[in-house]
Amino acid sequence: MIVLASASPRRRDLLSQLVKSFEVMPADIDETPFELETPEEYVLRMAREKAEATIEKSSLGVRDLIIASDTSVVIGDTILGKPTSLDDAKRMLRSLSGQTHSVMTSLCVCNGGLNRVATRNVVTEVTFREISDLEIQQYWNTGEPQDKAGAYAIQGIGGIFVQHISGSFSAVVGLPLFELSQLLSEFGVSALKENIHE
Ligand SMILES: Cc1cn([C@H]2C[C@H](O)[C@@H](COP(=O)(O)OP(=O)(O)OP(=O)(O)O)O2)c(=O)[nH]c1=O
Repeated sequence: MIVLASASPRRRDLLSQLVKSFEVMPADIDETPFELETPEEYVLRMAREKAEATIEKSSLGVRDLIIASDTSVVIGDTILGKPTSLDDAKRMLRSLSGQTHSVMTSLCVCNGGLNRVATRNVVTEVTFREISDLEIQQYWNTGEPQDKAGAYAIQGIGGIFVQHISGSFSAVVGLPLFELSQLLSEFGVSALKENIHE
């Protein structure tokens, strides 16, 4: 069985582009960064902990394949998770306005015995145009920023702020398709074979 250890509807949609049949089993973990952790260490730890929590909660075994991921927006040395309030979103979007930031999306693919674990961190550079405070308020009112890292969604209305992207669009949305297909093939799963029309 292939298991997606995620509550994200974006990740479910993206994974369904690669594999036909999988179960969704969200993991509930503490997402607080450690004090001296780099953003890369943080996103890789998050993906691994989501995979481990799901294995434990659902008693998955060596024959199961687990996929977990984490997306964080990084500006300078600051990790931006999901905004908890309008003020939080304002702080985030003001810091991204007119600047280039990194979106880090980590992947952890492993079996339920954790004797085979493969991880990847995919970094995408995103440049925003300048955004006014009025636009931030209006954007918040659309309801889109609330459950998104960095308080925006490139695949939604937030796309109007994105002047340039260098890297992986699917990684910014939540699951890097190129890198995930590479990891899956290491575990014997071929996205093309999975999708042969019968
Ligand atoms: C930057 C950006 C993030 N996001 C989303 C992807 C992730 O769902 C979310 C980041 O939060 P995550 O903590 O990575 O994921 P999640 O809590 O939604 O799901 P789970 O931990 O159960 O896997 O932000 C977009 O949809 N579009 C974007 O442009």
